Amino acid sequence: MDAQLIRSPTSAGVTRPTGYETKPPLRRFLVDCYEEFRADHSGALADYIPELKRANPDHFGVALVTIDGHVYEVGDSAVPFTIQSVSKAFVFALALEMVGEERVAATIGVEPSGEAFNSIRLTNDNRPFNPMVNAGAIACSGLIFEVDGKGAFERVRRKLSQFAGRELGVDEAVHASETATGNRNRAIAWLLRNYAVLPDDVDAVLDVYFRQCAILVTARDLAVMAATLANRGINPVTGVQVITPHIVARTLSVMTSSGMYDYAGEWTYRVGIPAKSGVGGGIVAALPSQLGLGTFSPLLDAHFNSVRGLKVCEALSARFDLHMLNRNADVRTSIMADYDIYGISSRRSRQPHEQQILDEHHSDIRVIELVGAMNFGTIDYVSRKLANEPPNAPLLIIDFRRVPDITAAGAELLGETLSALGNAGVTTILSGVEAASVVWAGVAACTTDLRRLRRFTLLDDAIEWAEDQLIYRFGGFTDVRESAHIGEQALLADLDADEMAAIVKLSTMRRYGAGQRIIAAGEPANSLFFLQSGMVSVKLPSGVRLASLGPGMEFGEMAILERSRSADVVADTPVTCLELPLDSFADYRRLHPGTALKIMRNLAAILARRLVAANAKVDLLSAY
Ligand SMILES: NC(=O)CC[C@H](N)C(=O)O
Repeated sequence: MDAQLIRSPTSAGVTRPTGYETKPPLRRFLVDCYEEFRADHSGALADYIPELKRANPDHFGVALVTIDGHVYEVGDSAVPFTIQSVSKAFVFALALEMVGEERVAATIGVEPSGEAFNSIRLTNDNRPFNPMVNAGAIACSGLIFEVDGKGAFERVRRKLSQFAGRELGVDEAVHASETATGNRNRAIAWLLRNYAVLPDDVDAVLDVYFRQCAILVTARDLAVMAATLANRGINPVTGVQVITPHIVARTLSVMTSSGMYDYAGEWTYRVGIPAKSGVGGGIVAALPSQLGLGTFSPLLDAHFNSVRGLKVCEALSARFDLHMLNRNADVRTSIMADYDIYGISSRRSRQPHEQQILDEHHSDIRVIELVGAMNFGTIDYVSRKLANEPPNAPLLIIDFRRVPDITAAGAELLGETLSALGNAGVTTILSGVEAASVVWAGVAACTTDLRRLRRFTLLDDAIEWAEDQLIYRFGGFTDVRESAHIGEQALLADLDADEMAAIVKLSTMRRYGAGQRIIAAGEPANSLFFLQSGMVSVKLPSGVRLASLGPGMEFGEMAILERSRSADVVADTPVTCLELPLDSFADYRRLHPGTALKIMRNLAAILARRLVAANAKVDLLSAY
């Protein structure tokens, strides 16, 4: 929604539904860059491919795509141009995927050549220096050709389209122009053939290469492609996993060392963002876990890099301190909260003797809430906390609901920690993870003894389960109580037998089946209930559980104070309860003010206890 608005702030029919009328500062920065650098007319159009001379030297587009898929676009970001050498990075990734790392390594090196992109020199063992120069890129096309033959180019086109998130086409005129004039690349290819780097069909391989260079993209496409690399191989706009994180790291490595031809060293030193340029005027730059940038301006410097594109990259890196080697991430922010259940309980309301056990042994349940993506450093930090800091609770809950991902190294370290804890008799519960999630799959695969590891989708359910264990261990476990006497109701505490009998007389016995809704939020509140047997849950209309209640507890008692129901109450099991209509209760109160006072005092005490519990939770939430 935001992206659309930014692109067409004045277009009719687009109204901003929410939010301030301000523009994100990054957009303002990109607009400023555009305004400043468009005035720079230095550099020249590539002319060794005749068709490229027809480019409009004034064209200048910038696009930036964030990891969450937001697209910023400025200037001629939708103007198509040929991808040229920018394709090399993505075709290298494809070659790795298709023939594997070993085969690629045997064919192409990864050392910077220090020479121009079209250098004809090979390494001492007669391989191309790296896949970012023409020799290496042609060798990549050769590898793909060996697998796919005639289908090789279509395979390349499809892969690049996935990176861009749309179907890409070819500029036939540029392709024809380079085919007609590309004798230097032909010389390189035949040299590679001489050293058996390429198969027999040299012209067919060259055609794959020429065609891939003539694929049409926009600055926006390049930004999405770069953002896919920055996002561990997942296209942040389409959500498609295009390539593995392992291959992403290899690809970004060669982009860093050789992506800007014989300017690569200077580039990494000054800008520090893995990038690749092409003679069509495009540059992609991918900063892992931050952004993908695509620029287009066909005026090139002496290294054949786009003049204005370089300037945008330099300005962005300098202004926001984006050099990839200047990262910071403090592992200590990964633990959001670390507490035992003192004053914090699950939403299951307990019988008094059960609550007493929980109060006495609150430090036996430790809850650690994690936040952010977990990796080697953060899990190491968590494991040291567990090893060194009490309480050594026999029940440990680690909450993952704010953890989107865990790296293989993180999962391994955590698995080892959990296995060791299991051997020490600790039961660990991971909450906030679905059975099908990557986090659960990773951690479970690395934990040797799964018997001491549990999983819950909700933290509240995990705490309830741990509480049950504790109550059971300390002998307080009473399976769902058969029934409760009306005298146990907290609302009726201190009433004598006659008063109690009078209340019962005003009430009607009700039965509900499991799953049946007893109270619905929003309905008029005109009665209250005394639960005699079974369990009910109080839930917000959103489905969030506020409390689970058992025999001897009341619900709907807020009706005494409020006109309409604020939550649903649903029977979890078959339920019997007494329903006391408010109007008869009101008559009774008028006739028996003394009893009424006791009930109102009890109600105040119930609400006060609830407030104390809520305050403890608010305190926990706001303390971090
Ligand atoms: N640097 C480039 O963009 C070169 C690509 C171009 N197709 C060539 O091989 O000459």
